[in-house]
Amino acid sequence: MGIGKVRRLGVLTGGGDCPGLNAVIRAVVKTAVRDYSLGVVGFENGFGGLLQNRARDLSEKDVVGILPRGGTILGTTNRDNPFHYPTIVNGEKVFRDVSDRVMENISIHGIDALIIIGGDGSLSIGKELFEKGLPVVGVPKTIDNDLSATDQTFGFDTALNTATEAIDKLHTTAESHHRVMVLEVMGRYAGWIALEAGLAGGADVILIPEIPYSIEKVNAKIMERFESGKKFSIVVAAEGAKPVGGDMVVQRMVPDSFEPVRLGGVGNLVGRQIEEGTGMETRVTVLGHLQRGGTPTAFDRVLATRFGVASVNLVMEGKFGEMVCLQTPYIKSVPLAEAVGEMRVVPTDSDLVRAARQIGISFGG
Ligand SMILES: Nc1ncnc2c1ncn2[C@@H]1O[C@H](COP(=O)(O)OP(=O)(O)O)[C@@H](O)[C@H]1O
Ligand SMILES: O=P(O)(O)OC[C@H]1O[C@](O)(COP(=O)(O)O)[C@@H](O)[C@@H]1O
Ligand SMILES: [Mg+2]
Repeated sequence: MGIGKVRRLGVLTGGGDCPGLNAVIRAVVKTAVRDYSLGVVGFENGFGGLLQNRARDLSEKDVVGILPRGGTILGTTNRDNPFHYPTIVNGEKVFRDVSDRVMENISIHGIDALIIIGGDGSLSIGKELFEKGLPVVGVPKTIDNDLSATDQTFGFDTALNTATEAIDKLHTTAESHHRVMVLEVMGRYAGWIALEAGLAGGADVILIPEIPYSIEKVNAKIMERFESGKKFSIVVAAEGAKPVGGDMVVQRMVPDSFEPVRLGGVGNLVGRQIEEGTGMETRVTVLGHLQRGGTPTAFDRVLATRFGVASVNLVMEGKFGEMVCLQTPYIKSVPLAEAVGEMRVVPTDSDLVRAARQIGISFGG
């Protein structure tokens, strides 16, 4: 292995899935095969496949028909960090660095470079593998849109459209029943989905992790609407929303995950408090993984395709340790270290937040 001539390319998808992963895989395979006559090997289930040697050759035939399909034909996982891998020693679970196994398996498959399609976690592993000597190129993905080194990640636009459609549907039933409808959407530390779907769907209250809320202010907004004759309200809450001085609501812990906390439940909490505080009948919908599935929007298909093509070009230019990114209108690249360094959260003084406030949307804070 080394930075010599590239003949065979490895590719894997890591972390939570999102619409557009298959579009990247398709673009990688097509570019590699058609433009550069490379062989492509796909590893199954993220780094798990690299450790357990679960791999298959990918030809153009294998990527036929996958452009509009959500998910990833390669499979993915939130576990299996080669630098922090759970093993049982004397009946006890200990975490070990098994990254040498990755290097061995890469060598067994005769792979000259690896394309990692993932979020901050998978790309952090990619950075460490690069520092260990593996020629790596990263492709950013996440519905949360929280990677700072790219203007946008694919998957976000699809999730945003799904959430917007959900708000549109909740609107009609809210209006008919004169109810408050609370929609909980994803977004662990960044409120992009809640904010943009809330704006697109005409929400009255938007709760995001970046702006801690006061339930009194939320209820005051709902009552103000009620008294002005608007007998229903729509509240959109990011799963990571938290009250002033309080914490996010944890739903469950996922063992062996680097970030074991899974959020969820803020919608029900806020829904109860609205019903108690305003006396208005309230219903809660948790959108959950619906917003991670399904066919990618045209925007996501195009961005994913551009990223896939650019990642193979980077490999062929020998620009390893880099991640492709969107710097509108161009596709460029940044070092992986920069790519995973900082999370892109909603600036509280951003134009989006200001616009929302100016049209009367409450953030509860
Ligand atoms: N900051 C980190 N540094 C190193 N590895 C990480 C980090 N965060 C997560 N991981 C590992 O990366 C893998 C994927 O992480 P996850 O957060 O599930 O997906 P994503 O790639 O979308 O961020 C998991 O094996 C996880 O243990
Ligand atoms: O699928 P899981 O394990 O329940 O994870 C849910 C989390 O994954 C996400 O959908 C996406 O996060 P990543 O892009 O970091 O994988 C979050 O919005 C959500 O909090
Ligand atoms: Mg992550």
